[in-house]
Amino acid sequence: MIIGVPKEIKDNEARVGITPAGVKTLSEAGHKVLVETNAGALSSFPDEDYQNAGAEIVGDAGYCWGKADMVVKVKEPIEKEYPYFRDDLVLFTYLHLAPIPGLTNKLLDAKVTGIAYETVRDRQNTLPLLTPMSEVAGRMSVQVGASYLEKEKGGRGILLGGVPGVPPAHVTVIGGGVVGTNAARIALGMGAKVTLIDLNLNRLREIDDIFNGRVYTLASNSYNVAQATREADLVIGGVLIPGATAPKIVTREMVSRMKKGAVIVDVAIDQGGCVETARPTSHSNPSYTVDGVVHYCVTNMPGAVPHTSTLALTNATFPYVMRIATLGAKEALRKDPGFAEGLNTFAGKITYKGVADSQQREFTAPASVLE
Ligand SMILES: NC(=O)C1=CN([C@@H]2O[C@H](COP(=O)(O)OP(=O)(O)OC[C@H]3O[C@@H](n4cnc5c(N)ncnc54)[C@H](O)[C@@H]3O)[C@@H](O)[C@H]2O)C=CC1
Ligand SMILES: CC(=O)C(=O)O
Repeated sequence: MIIGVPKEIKDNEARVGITPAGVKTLSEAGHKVLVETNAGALSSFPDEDYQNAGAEIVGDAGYCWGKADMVVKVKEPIEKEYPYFRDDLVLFTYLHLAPIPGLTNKLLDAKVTGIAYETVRDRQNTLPLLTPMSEVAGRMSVQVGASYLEKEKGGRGILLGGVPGVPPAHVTVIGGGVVGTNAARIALGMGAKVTLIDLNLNRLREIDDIFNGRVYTLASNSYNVAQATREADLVIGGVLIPGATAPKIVTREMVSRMKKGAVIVDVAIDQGGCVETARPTSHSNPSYTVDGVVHYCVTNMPGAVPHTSTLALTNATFPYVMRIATLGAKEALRKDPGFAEGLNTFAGKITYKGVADSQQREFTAPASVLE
């Protein structure tokens, strides 16, 4: 199989879809890998390392996409990449289609086989290709939030951990999954007072256990969310309904009642955001203010720490890349129902229910198209 690894062109996205280690394994198995010039440079993988691992370095993104049977990326394609779509292309990457109908239409029109990292399931029913980046973004959310709480960045000028004689900041984490747990861990480590809200009571029990009762847990309902956001200096949004548009847990009215200079980091923004006033931002223009509350809503937070993130992401994605290369996409998906959950678009049909429901469109079960 010919595998294309283009350079990411989303704003300040410095990760890359395959490392030189992956190229070596693919090449040794007889596959050809085309890597666009400088695709890995910002993740500390120069072209030379790819070349030594067996890749062909190509200067033209169109050539990289056009010659490849499968393109392996990190982020969802942006408009400049839409002309590369075609019906015999397998695209393996984050897609986040639910809040992006424009991209969905383009993939459907071109009949691309679109396999989304974020909806692949493993045997434990977790999301193995989302987890590593949620770990990164969850940890980052607290350091970013702490920085925006500084006066110069528009925040209320509060030090997360406080000092002897002065209380720490109050961090409210909404969603106790991978993002939320990692955020809580870092916030606690920095000395903040942490409240975590989730709908799943069993998850709250686990959180209580993991943190030995040092995190205050709250069941998710609008009363509790209103109170916890009002008290918070920093709110971190990490809610997910896999593949679907995120529910708006924090309403505009709740934001208007928050402290002036408080900060919201809506990590769930890649799925549309769980805060009503959140809109997608980029690393070059990451924040804005609504009702005196600073909002940070970058859709590709891990792109800011590409060395760590590329390694963490590809550790998880590469075994799936290898399976597609070995078996072909259809057979690889057919053999593993959890992997088949990653199939979001196929032959002009939406094959992930969360995407179809979010866009109120027809859903086609992956099993029926993979026969
Ligand atoms: N902006 C960025 O750069 C990045 C964004 N993300 C996003 O962060 C979000 C969270 O991801 P994970 O933590 O991996 O998901 P997860 O599935 O591990 O956790 C989500 C949690 O939300 C909870 N939840 C669902 N509905 C809720 C409600 N109404 N109220 C409170 N909690 C509720 C679930 O019970 C679950 O514990 C996703 O949208 C993911 O794509 C992840 C990595 C990077
Ligand atoms: C998950 C995601 O959106 C990211 O890593 O950029």
